[in-house]
Amino acid sequence: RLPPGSMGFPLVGETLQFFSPDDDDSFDVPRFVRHRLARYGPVFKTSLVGHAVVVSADEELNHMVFQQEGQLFQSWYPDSFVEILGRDNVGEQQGAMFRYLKNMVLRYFGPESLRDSTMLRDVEHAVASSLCTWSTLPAVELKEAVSTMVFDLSANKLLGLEPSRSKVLRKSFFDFVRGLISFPLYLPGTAYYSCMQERKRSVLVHGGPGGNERAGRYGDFLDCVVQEITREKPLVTDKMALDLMFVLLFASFHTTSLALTLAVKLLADHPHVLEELTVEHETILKDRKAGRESDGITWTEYKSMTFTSQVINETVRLANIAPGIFRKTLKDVQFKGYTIPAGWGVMVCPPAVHLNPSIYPDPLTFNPSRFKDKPEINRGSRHFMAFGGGLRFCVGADFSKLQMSIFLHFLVTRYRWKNLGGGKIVRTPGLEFPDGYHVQIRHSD
Ligand code: HEM
Repeated sequence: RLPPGSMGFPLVGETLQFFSPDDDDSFDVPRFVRHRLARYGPVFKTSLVGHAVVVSADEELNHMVFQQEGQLFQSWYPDSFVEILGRDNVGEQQGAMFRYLKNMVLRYFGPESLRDSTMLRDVEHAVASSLCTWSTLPAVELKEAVSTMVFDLSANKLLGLEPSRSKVLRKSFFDFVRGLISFPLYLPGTAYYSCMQERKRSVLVHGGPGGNERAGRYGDFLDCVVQEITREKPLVTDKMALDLMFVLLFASFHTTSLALTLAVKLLADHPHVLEELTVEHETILKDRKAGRESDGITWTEYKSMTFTSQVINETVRLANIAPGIFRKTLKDVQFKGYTIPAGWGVMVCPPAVHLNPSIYPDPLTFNPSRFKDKPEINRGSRHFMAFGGGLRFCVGADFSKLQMSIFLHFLVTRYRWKNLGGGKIVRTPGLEFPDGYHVQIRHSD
């Protein structure tokens, strides 16, 4: 007995309805899912991009999907997506190889590394200089500006590129996000690949013979990658390494910049939240020992930003940047009297959880305090999956939160801003700002 639902037209299934934009400027569950949940209940079948898919808004099924990774379910994204991200990207890796790559990333972007490396300082520098530049301009389109800032920082941390050199790469990534469909056109000889080759070559040339000698030269993630692929018996192939770098660059800038732009807009729309946030950051500055101002934010100060963390959680709950998390079944899965056949896709639907009024009362309201005293959700839970869940929980969550917190710190303590237009959101079903978000930023003194 299959779950209820319609498979739509032959071949295209319900793909067109799934991607048709919801332009009602609301955070609500995408219309496609909302209507079917009302009609069929929390688990229904459909057909997307040529695949039979079961959509889940069911807490227990979601939990099972995250917990049974590699047993009953495995990561699966539609072919078109995989072609773009690379057949050997981390999302396509399973079992031991997946864990190996994940740990490689966490050694660089995980919380210990963020605390012990120069990351805090580098993020601070990027944020302070961007805001300073923007405050001299008559107007800033915030989504584009924040994307540029986050991209340049990521390109620096991943590939050691200076902003002046990441421009070409940035352009092709921005184009990529603008039209996922047209992106394959950029693949042969993309700026990214030539850039990677050039960077790899230069590391090899400067590092001289002997893999380990090269490590640590630039202090970027590519150092770790080069160290891996030049081992005597490398586990990681060149292709895996390229695909990993590509995915990291993509996953790091698009997500964080959307969340940050939305956070700024939500703060502008909710002055009492902005005030509480400002008090938290002003207090940090006040409590700082005299003479320490020039040293910048410390890790302890960062960890004391509890309301900021609630603002970020509430922003990503409403943003639902990942409108669907995809898996496929490895065997027939029995669930509440239904069978999900082996090989079918399963889409966990975070918006249906994050906007469920029995979990989050008054779910469309921006209310960061609802996350007060809930630090456990920082690693994801049944009710909070903005960064995924289980084995594949986002490896960049800590890096992303660090960037957002430091940005908000500088924004609220040094600047004020006013809305000049835009800020409307649309879901396709990913979050977009079709008219941008135009603001004027000025130094607050
Ligand atoms: C607001 C910011 C972010 C959001 C909302 C977000 C969301 C997510 C989600 C929902 C997943 C789970 C995907 C799945 O289970 O299939 C995920 C995985 C992942 N994220 Fe993020 N992410 C963010 C920032 C970042 C950053 C900054 C990086 C890179 C440094 C990153 C890199 C990755 C990678 C590599 C995966 C793993 C894919 C896998 O395990 O197959 N993310 N992210």
